[in-house]
Amino acid sequence: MSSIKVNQISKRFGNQQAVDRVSFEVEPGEIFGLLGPNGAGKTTSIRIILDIFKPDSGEVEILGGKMTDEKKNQIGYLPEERGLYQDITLEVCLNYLARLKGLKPAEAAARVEQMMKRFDLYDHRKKKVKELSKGMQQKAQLIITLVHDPQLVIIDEPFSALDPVNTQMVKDLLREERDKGKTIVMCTHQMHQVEELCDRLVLINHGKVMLYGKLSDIRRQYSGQEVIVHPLNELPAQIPGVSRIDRDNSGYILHLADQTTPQAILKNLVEQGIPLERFEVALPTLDEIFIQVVTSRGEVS
Ligand SMILES: Nc1ncnc2c1ncn2[C@@H]1O[C@H](COP(=O)(O)OP(=O)(O)OP(=O)(O)O)[C@@H](O)[C@H]1O
Repeated sequence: MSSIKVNQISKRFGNQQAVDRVSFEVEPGEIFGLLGPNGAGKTTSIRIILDIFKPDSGEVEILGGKMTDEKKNQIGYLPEERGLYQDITLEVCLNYLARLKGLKPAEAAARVEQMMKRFDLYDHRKKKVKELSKGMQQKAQLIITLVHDPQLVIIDEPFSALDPVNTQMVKDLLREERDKGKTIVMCTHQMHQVEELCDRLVLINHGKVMLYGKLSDIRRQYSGQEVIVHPLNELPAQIPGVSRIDRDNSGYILHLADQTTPQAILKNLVEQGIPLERFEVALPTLDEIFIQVVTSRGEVS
């Protein structure tokens, strides 16, 4: 059973087609990236998934069927626009919000204490929320998202305002949740975090699905335009089929001209008798793929 099954959903606001026949599935036990440039339709898609908006057409199944009140309690959502009560202490605020999520008072208190310790906020529990730093407030929001031990977590920019130590702590936590079989959908513009964390992803642009699948397959699909070469000696200044040669730390990156394959370049270098220590097809970064996809149009079915 998929955790989320989105089938051909569309949503229009006036003249704006915010979401256009989007389909994807998210499985239990995976961290799934929901990506796209500003205004692509990610938040609208999430709101449809969470039954905040009705789609104009298409269907969503969540945790095996239609959304219910009971299912809402199995979901943790960290939205883009966040709100915590500012004039009460962190401890009171977290306990209050934990109880709103259905935890009994003693259960809420124990869980909040445990999570404040995990998030390194325990020493700040008597501070008013408005006296907390941006990163601390972000961690408090993450506590609220996870406090009721949800089966499905949907988080928008989980690392915003976090320093590298806290970013690492949150990444470890997300991996732990994934390994326990939880489903995590992550919206972020930080592609290196997606590369590190996500098993699969969907990339939306102008409301349409542009890429969908396993990260490793997507990177392989976009490879082939660059090769990394470490020769024993210098490379010739010109190589047929190579449009540009850049120096890398200990070798070269060859940018291939259109219609040229890495195999053709390798054959040419070998025929020229150039001894090589390393020859490798470079996998593009997700950043490079993202820019390529959103600056040229194309759509997967
Ligand atoms: N309530 C609304 N009323 C009118 N238009 C809306 C509404 N919500 C979203 N839109 C429009 O729909 C499009 C998609 O917006 P959406 O918020 O889903 O994008 P996003 O991918 O989440 O962007 P970002 O990365 O900037 O948060 C945008 O053009 C936006 O202006």
